[in-house]
Amino acid sequence: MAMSDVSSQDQRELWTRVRARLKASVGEDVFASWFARLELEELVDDLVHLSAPTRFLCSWVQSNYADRIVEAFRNDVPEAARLQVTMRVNGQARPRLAPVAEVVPEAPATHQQSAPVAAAPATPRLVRDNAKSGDALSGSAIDPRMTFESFVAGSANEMALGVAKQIANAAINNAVTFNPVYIHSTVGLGKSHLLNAIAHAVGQADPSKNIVYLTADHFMYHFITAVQRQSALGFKEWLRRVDLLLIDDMQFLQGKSATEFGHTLGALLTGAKQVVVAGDAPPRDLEMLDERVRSRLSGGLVVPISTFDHELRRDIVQRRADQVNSRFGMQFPVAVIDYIARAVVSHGRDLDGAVNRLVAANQLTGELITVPLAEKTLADLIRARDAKRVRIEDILKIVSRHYKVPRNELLSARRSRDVVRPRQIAMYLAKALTSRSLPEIGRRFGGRDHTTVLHSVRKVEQMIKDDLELGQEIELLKRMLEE
Ligand SMILES: Nc1ncnc2c1ncn2[C@@H]1O[C@H](COP(=O)(O)OP(=O)(O)OP(=O)(O)O)[C@@H](O)[C@H]1O
Repeated sequence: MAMSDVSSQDQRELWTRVRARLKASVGEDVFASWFARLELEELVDDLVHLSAPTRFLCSWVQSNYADRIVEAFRNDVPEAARLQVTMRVNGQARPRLAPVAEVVPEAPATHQQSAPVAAAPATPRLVRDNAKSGDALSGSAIDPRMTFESFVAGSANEMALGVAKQIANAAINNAVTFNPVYIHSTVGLGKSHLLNAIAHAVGQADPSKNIVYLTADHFMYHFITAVQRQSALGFKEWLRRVDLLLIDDMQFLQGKSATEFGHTLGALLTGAKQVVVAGDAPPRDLEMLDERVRSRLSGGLVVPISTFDHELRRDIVQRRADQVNSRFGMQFPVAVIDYIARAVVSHGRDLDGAVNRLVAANQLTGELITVPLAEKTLADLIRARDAKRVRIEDILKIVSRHYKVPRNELLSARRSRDVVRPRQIAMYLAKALTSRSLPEIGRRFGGRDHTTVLHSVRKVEQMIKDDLELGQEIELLKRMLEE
């Protein structure tokens, strides 16, 4: 089959065959962890373009399974040679990225453009770094749209925004104020936005500054390898040159990389270089880091971003609507803006998604943007409001209290029965009540393997079937957590 003439029906069938081949080659568990949420987007020449729902998954699959996936395509598509995995936001994949070194001019806005405005591809650009281009010691791509100007302030984030601006100013003026700074919040509340904004502001003001923005997965898979290939001297030399290090999605760091991060952090702080880290939990809850690193992070400035109130949600939606208006000449009535802010209560990404969907609906059907159109188009985003977000931390707290087992024992390697059972129940609850994947749950439970988590989940499911009383007890725990 030639890549270029694959119809969408053929493409679906091809994807089904490839998935079956992958499942057979990696096994059910690995498949469920890494491949089940991938979608085939398109085939272009020798390139297979897939999408995944999280940045981490994109990077993990790209780094670890590219060869296997390409191989699985080759039976049907002999010319398949390369893989690119991009992130899917609200069911829509980001367009394929241009090679990092290539500077793609921003496409002029036209009325025909049906791609929702805020989901327009970020032109990938490396944060400037004196490292040779293509060198893995340079950073991850920053998103040029995430600037201080495009960040909407409200009571949930004003402290984090204030600190971010101070850091940017201090870095521009070669001063160090708070160091390290740690910004934390649950998903989609603007951590990456602030990190990108700092990088952007410093880079614009002083092009000679060496700024490195790294997502934790980049740190793990590229940076560490590069460090290992360098001599100790080379690495020290590199550290000396960094003025500002920004590390995003800290929660994904694990294993050796977490230790390596500890060394890097220590060395940079000793050299008084500015370090800013973002993660989804306060430093004390980052179990993969050793105590010394955790206390170093806690000892710096720790700033939370809290959940958005109605006013902030409305201001963010209003800002997006203004952008749509100026680019597409499309009016968002005040009632629709207010409706989105009231109905979509989750986070920034969903607010973006809501506006994008309405734009897309309007472009595809020609229907005016009204509250009824919003109700119809955003039904699933609104349903998400009813499901309370349960955190693994809450599960550990409630299980520990209920079974009188200290939290650190739940995370420990102890195998006595009085610890094993509550631990298994906690893992089961984490799978049932959060959207975390098995590997993520394993990491949060003292660095266990995802197969251990799967085993616990199955075991508890069986116990619930066999033991009515236990079933009721677990139901009760679930209700406590969801209240
Ligand atoms: N205060 C804000 N003003 C404008 N846009 C915002 C704001 N907060 C979040 N957003 C937007 O919401 C989306 C998600 O934000 P971002 O990626 O920064 O979240 P995050 O906290 O890093 O999430 P994650 O934990 O998933 O990495 C982005 O498009 C971002 O620009």
